[in-house]
Amino acid sequence: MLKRLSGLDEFRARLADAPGPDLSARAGAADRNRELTKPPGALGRLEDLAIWYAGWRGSARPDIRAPQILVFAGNHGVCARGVSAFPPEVTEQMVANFRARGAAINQLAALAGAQMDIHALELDRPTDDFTQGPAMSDADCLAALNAGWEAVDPGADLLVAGEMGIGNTTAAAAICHALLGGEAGDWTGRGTGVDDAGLAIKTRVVAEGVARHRDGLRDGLDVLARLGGREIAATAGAIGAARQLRIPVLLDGFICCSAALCLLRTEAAALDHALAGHESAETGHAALLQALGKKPLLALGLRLGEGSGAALAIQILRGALACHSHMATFAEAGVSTG
Ligand SMILES: Cc1cc2ncn([C@H]3O[C@H](COP(=O)(O)O)[C@@H](O)[C@H]3O)c2cc1C
Ligand SMILES: O=C(O)c1cccnc1
Repeated sequence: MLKRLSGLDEFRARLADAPGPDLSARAGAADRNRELTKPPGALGRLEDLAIWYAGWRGSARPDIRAPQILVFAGNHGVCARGVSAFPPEVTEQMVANFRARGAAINQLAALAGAQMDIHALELDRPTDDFTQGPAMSDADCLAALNAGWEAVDPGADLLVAGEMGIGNTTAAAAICHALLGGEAGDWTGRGTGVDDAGLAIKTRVVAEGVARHRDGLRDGLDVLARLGGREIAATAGAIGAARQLRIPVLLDGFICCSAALCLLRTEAAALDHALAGHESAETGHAALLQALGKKPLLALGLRLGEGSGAALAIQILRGALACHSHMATFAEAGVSTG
């Protein structure tokens, strides 16, 4: 486990001095890729994925044996404004469902053979309504970041960070609007399924929140504290910790990517160890992925969160590595080169 962060500035420093990939492992993987029994480039993007993963793991011929899925849960004061189709109690009820293995992510985690850890973050103490003041104090934001930072298993070889938090598509939309501009409506979607009236309220709430905090936002971490939520901050902490440990990350949907955006807008290279697992159907996710510079591995119309799209994408990455690390070379198989 990584040592607890002492403050948001220490987190900023750790993002700034984070390790890069192992360039010799990456070059070794690129060499191996050229020798495998297939026409050059015939495995398309799978080839790039394998070389990318090899660099981060420091091995020219790696496998994924120990994926970890983290699910962070938090509650949101902004729910009082009527921004979700479901009541806030559902956050805690779904945590119980995760623990009883009844949720979608449990099934996908089991299929991936992934370790799944659930972290409920002070559910009885929702964040404050960000239209009235900061969602979190710096101290609360740091505590949530640390929950994510300490949750990453140093023995994991791939990380997926999922979330559960009724109201969190509103927080994520506010983060995007604050950091990427445009209109509030560009980033505000139906989440769990608000109707047209609910969507209008939600869009107004996002606009109000961003207008209230526009001054005094230095970087992505300020936005995270003022407009985010505990599970979003924990996701940011986990992505940052994975980087320290050279554990590659598959990003999930709109909420997870809003946490990632806060990191990117704090340190430009902060997401080099992360890929986009999928493109969610939630409004704004496609544009958010563009802003992150990430092309999704899957686009299946999911709009669930929990880490579900990224959990599915584990198998794509595994497919890339199965071919890369276990195919025969032309020399081994006695196949003539072109
Ligand atoms: C039963 C249920 C299971 C979920 N699993 C993920 N979410 C997703 O929906 C929530 C965000 O949508 P909004 O901002 O509209 O509240 C988050 O908890 C997210 O993880 C769920 C939502 C529900 C209702
Ligand atoms: O894309 C997501 O993460 C998402 C979308 C809708 C509801 N909850 C999560």
